Amino acid sequence: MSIQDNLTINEKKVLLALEEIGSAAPEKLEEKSGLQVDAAMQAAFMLEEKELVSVSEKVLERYSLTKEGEEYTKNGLPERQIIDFLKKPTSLEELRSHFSPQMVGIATGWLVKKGWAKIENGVMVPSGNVYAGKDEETLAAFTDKAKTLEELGSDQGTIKDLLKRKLIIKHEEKFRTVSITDAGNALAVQGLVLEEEIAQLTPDLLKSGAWKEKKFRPYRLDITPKPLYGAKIHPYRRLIEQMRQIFLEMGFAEIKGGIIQSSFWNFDALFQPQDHPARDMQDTFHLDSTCELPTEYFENVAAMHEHGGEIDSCGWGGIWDKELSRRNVLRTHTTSVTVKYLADHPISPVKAFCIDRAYRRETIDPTHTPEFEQLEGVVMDKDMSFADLLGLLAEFYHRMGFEEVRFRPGYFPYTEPSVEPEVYVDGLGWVELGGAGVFRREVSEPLGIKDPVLAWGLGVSRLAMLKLGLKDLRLLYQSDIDWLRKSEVCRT
Ligand SMILES: N[C@@H](Cc1ccccc1)C(=O)O
Repeated sequence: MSIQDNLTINEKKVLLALEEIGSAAPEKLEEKSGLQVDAAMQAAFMLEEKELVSVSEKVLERYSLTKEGEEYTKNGLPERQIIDFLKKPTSLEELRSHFSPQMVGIATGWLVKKGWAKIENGVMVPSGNVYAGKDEETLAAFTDKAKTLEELGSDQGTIKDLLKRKLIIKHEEKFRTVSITDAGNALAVQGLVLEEEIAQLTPDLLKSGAWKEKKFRPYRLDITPKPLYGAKIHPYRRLIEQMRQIFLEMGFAEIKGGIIQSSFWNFDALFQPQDHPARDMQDTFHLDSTCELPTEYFENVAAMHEHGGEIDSCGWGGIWDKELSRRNVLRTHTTSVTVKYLADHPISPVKAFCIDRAYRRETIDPTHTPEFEQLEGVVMDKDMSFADLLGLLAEFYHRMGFEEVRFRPGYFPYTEPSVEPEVYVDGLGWVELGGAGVFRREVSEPLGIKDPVLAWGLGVSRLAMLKLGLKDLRLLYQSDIDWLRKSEVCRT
């Protein structure tokens, strides 16, 4: 295909106009090409891509007076008005009563800076050395029209001061010049055929048969079009939705709870001893606020911690501190939500899950963020067993696409037995994905729960990392536009 074939009729018109005059401003191009200025410039940019013309841009800076600037141009700058008045040393107080305190305030700094006067013990003393400043000359050079620095006969420093004093404002105007290149010229002198071309076939053209007489703009198959990125759901959201869907399909109810929890629900109700390291400042975001303890449970919980309550347990010993339990924290796990839900719904059966954010004082690195999501769940029913728990979790991971699942013994103060589920990922091996277990009697008894409770808290972001093939967890939270654009739209 020749270069000529590849030009639209507008591009040809612009090229022919420029062949004559070499280069032109947009208005001139409009006049010479017979096109509207927008169409002419659009064609010019397309010609620029083909290197047949070049478009240069110059920014012209002009200045005009502000209201305040106009006033001072007429009456003199505050420092000029005051120095003209100042025949002898005069107290600032007197000056303030003669002029406004505000004006004396503005003028003083400049009088001193310009060396026109000194302040001594609250008295302004004229130096006798007063000159017409460049700023005053510049202000005097203004008329109604905005002017350039050259037109004002000014300099950068003075303009900067006047801008800072808000006496003038800057206007920027862009000027474009379109110039024909050698290649453009060479093409134009060969002569260009101005023939109307059709870029789109319309039903009318088809029906009337007029298409037979028309010339069609050929397609360019050698140019890669710019990629188009459609809108889509954030990949992390999509995975969270998938996990939610799996639990809903398995007959679970979704529950929600507060981000702020009392230490009571976050730790004590879960039989975490009050000196447990997880409760340290380094691990938990403690808040200044406190809350009231639930009267129906806290005494039972206290007794359980101190001596094992009414069951065959010896508790943690020591004195359980009520005040410590009242302190609010940002929930360190969503187990605080499920345990409270169970306390409110102690009658079997219960199948509930919560997929939400938890907070821990972590140093941010590729595998840790202080905010992260957990997938928490509980099943309470008669005769529920540890085997049911393992089966249920394996089923969840299978549905998420992990074929191999195994459970390693784990430890949590609130479950016995406890496990850590792991999935097998090619290239990574076994990856740990959270914790699970059967609630201890020390947890269920004080809350009035009689039946066994299976519980788990799974790492959602870790799972998302595996599913999305990420090495850095932070990508999930950063909204990196490049990554978002390239991430797949559908399930992986
Ligand atoms: N809360 C635990 C997970 C867990 C939940 C429920 C039972 C056992 C373990 C964690 O955040 O790691």
